[in-house]
Amino acid sequence: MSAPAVELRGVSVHFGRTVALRELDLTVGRGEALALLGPSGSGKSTALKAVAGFVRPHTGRVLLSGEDVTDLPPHRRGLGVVVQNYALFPHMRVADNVAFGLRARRMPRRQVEERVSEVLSMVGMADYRRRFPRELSGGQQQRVAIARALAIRPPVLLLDEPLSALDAALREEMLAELLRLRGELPDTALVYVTHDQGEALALADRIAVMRDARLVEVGPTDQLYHRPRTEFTASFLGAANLLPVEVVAAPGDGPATVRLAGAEFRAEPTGGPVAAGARAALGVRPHRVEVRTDGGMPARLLAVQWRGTGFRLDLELDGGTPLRAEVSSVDGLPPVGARVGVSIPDGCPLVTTGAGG
Ligand SMILES: Nc1ncnc2c1ncn2[C@@H]1O[C@H](COP(=O)(O)OP(=O)(O)OP(=O)(O)O)[C@@H](O)[C@H]1O
Repeated sequence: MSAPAVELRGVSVHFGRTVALRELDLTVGRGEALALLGPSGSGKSTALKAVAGFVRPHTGRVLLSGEDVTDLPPHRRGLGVVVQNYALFPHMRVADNVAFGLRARRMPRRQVEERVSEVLSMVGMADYRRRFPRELSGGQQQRVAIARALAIRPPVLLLDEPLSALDAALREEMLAELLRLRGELPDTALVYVTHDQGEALALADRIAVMRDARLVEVGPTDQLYHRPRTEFTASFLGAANLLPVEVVAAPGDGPATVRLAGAEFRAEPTGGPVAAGARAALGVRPHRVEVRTDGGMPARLLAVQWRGTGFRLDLELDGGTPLRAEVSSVDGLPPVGARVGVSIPDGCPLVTTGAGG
């Protein structure tokens, strides 16, 4: 088996007294797209910078295709890097921006021309070669930045919040472009830093969830979404309700039975084994909560918000547990303040409580 494209082994990064990254172990396979997802300040950019060589790890090693590059400067690592504010050279035309890394590598002129045309076409910017960055929109500048990063045909492309400076419509468009680009570059590994779960879900094969300078959880995208192990992942990825439940029966491998507000459900212990009698958190996505006029668990409807594609309902179960639901229609539901019935499906993940990890 070939070595992973990227490997971080116990990488810690300190800035003075701030620990920005704590003993991160992470691998990215060849051609794989990994999203680093987490709230602001969780250490995502620092992890990416450690791969790029922009920060030096306090401890640990960084390997690219099996080679230890911890002591190499960024330009010797052969990576493509795109950051949120484009960072194009303002005094250079588009074609020269894209050619920069190729010329630095002393590639023959004719080949540089061909490569520049190839990558500019790839990002739909072939007609803009003669423009200066200031003559381009934000989205166009970001396309050029991606073309520049791809020009050297890097085995790994590092993207740090590449869409965050763009407006919502353009973000959607660029996300679709990035997906298409992935199809054209099946061998290029992608490390994608974002705090936007939608981008991570759309682009990544695997997601690494970060919090407070630590890796909370890493796994295939659909697994992290459907079977999160920790409360933090469940709430950050998909905004799950975290309902305090009591474990009634836990037969080992299979589903557990849990109790909440007098009702019992089957739940999947994704966070590890649970014992009967223990308290745990059930992760329930708002769109899986059913709300009706009667039957189910008794609750009170506290608020209704229209969200365009549907409605968000704030509820409170008897006993005081808050619960959020998303429904497509409120036809037939009583007014705010009234009592309703709530159903929660079997099979929701039973996650570990606490800081997560
Ligand atoms: N150059 C620096 N000097 C001092 N502290 C830094 C520096 N860069 C980052 N930090 C600190 O390290 C921690 C992690 O920062 P990092 O930029 O990796 O977070 P992030 O998850 O990428 O956040 P964001 O989404 O806001 O960019 C933060 O507490 C930040 O303040």
